[in-house]
Amino acid sequence: MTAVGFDGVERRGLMFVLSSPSGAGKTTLSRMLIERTPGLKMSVSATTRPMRPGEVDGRDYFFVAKPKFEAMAGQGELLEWATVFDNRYGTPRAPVETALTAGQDVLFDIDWQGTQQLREKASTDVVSVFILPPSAADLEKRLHTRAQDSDEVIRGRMDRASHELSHWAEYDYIIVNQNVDEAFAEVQSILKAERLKRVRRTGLTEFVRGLQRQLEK
Ligand SMILES: Nc1ncnc2c1ncn2[C@@H]1O[C@H](COP(=O)(O)OP(=O)(O)OP(=O)(O)O)[C@@H](O)[C@H]1O
Ligand SMILES: Nc1nc2c(ncn2[C@@H]2O[C@H](COP(=O)(O)O)[C@@H](O)[C@H]2O)c(=O)[nH]1
Repeated sequence: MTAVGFDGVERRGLMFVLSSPSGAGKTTLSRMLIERTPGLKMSVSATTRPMRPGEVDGRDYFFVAKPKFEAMAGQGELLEWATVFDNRYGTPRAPVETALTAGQDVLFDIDWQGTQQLREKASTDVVSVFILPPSAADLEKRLHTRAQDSDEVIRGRMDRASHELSHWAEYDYIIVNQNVDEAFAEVQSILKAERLKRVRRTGLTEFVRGLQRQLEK
């Protein structure tokens, strides 16, 4: 799990997690982060939920039937998994381990249950961000504007939102996504700062020793 920072100092790769009630903006912010952040790879989850219009298998999710999902979970192929809105969602283990080994950080768009499981497995390498909507009315409007779920599904997600919100205090950082560009700048600055954290920068001792050798010549 060693990455090299842009300053050439080795560091441990990190698992950057975004969670929120459905519709608060995780997918939007994740896409912006992936497009604009070198060294960051998206974890593509497996799910049993039906594909939405415009979604692509293998890009947005791996869409699988329930028996296949159960087999993946049973064979230890998932790093974490949970039931969300009556569907199963889980993180395939191999691509995450490959990315971290190759020195990349990994971005997760997962719920609080999955975040708890990742924390149990690798707490020091997990950085978690909870995204809040500015208001309940905004949340509902966003779900309708996205226009990808039926009214019944949207009602179900609004009904679950308060319970999802109740996990906010388990997260390292909290962002209110009012203006998407501002929220993006905030998420980006969290990632930048976390990449510089001393505890992750395993190459610092050697780097500083090298500086000292130069100074003492
Ligand atoms: N700051 C914002 N202002 C207005 N609309 C926004 C903002 N952020 C995101 N949206 C819009 O809200 C809708 C929901 O956003 P998004 O799909 O990113 O939410 P999500 O948290 O990933 O939801 P889910 O958990 O259901 O996948 C989208 O149509 C998106 O374009
Ligand atoms: N624990 C996990 N939660 C996941 C995963 N992939 C997505 N999710 C969460 O599910 C809901 C609903 O997503 P949607 O795409 O159907 O709107 C949302 O909160 C996601 O964060 C996962 O692999 N594990």
